[in-house]
Amino acid sequence: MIPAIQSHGSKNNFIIIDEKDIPFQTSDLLRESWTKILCEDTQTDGILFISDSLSAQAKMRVFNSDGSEASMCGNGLRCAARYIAERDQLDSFQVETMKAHLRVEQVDELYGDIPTYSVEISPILFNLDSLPLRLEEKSELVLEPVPEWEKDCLFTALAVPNPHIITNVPVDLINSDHQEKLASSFNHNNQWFSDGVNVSYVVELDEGEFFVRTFERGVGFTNACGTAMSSSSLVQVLAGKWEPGVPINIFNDGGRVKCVIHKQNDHYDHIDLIGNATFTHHMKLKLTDTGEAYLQSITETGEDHLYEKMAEASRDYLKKKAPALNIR
Ligand SMILES: N[C@H](CCC[C@H](N)C(=O)O)C(=O)O
Repeated sequence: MIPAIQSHGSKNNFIIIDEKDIPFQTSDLLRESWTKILCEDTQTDGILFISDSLSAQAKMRVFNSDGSEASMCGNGLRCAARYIAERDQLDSFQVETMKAHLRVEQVDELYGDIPTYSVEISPILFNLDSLPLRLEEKSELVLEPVPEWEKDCLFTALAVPNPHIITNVPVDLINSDHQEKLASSFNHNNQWFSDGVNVSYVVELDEGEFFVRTFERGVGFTNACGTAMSSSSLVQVLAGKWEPGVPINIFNDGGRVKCVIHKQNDHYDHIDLIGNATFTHHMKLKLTDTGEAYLQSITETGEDHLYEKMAEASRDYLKKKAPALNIR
């Protein structure tokens, strides 16, 4: 029997598995097949595998529901941070991820008694090779048109370090099937993205308030994508719509978060992603004799009711600010 936790950051759902509970040396093949089976069973966006690290408090690896591994996951890192904080009785520490050691800490609640964590999103890379994106002779794409994608939009490409394409759009475009068609084309055989990409459409609600919807590589539409909301916040600063150092309110289909863009000298250094880390269920996984894992039992923690109040309040606010926006 292996214990696991069903968790979410802004309703971006992840199963947390601590590899010290796995009674054998696991492999990437197994992580991939566990992810596909368990995410299908529980309609979850991915699995966070927690393991020991020689250079940080712990290590987090994130696998999308299609079994692909990503270099980073912002909403997932908040959930992993809470798990590690409670397991090791710490408030702030570093977590090793595929390409960076990232600072995490528990912070004042964003809403009620909902456990709230701030996680570091970095590095911030604009060179198109870091996604990768092949686009004519360009080495960067910052607030520029790409007519083949959409004639009236300005696009920004960045990696944090997972890959993102961000564009600000009118409500009628985000309500249409345009994003799904464009993002699906970027995540199948195409001339631009050889490793896929996360695609976010942003609607400006008010000064310092934005709505972000993301079609995630390896998953599809999710209620929220932490690295995408962080990247979208940075794009608003690049567009002169907001300032570094000041929290920006990002709403999503699953609730809301705050982001803070940090600029050192002339360089965007990192982004703070601040939001909930909710544990909704305790799970028990059963192992087959071939080492596969399947869900044996799942019991509610009761935490989600409080989060639902915040999500409801966020939806009401969205209806007021953007009445034409179709919330998913
Ligand atoms: N689908 C993403 C990984 C998960 C990121 C997202 N869930 C987040 O919260 O940042 C990718 O393949 O790059």
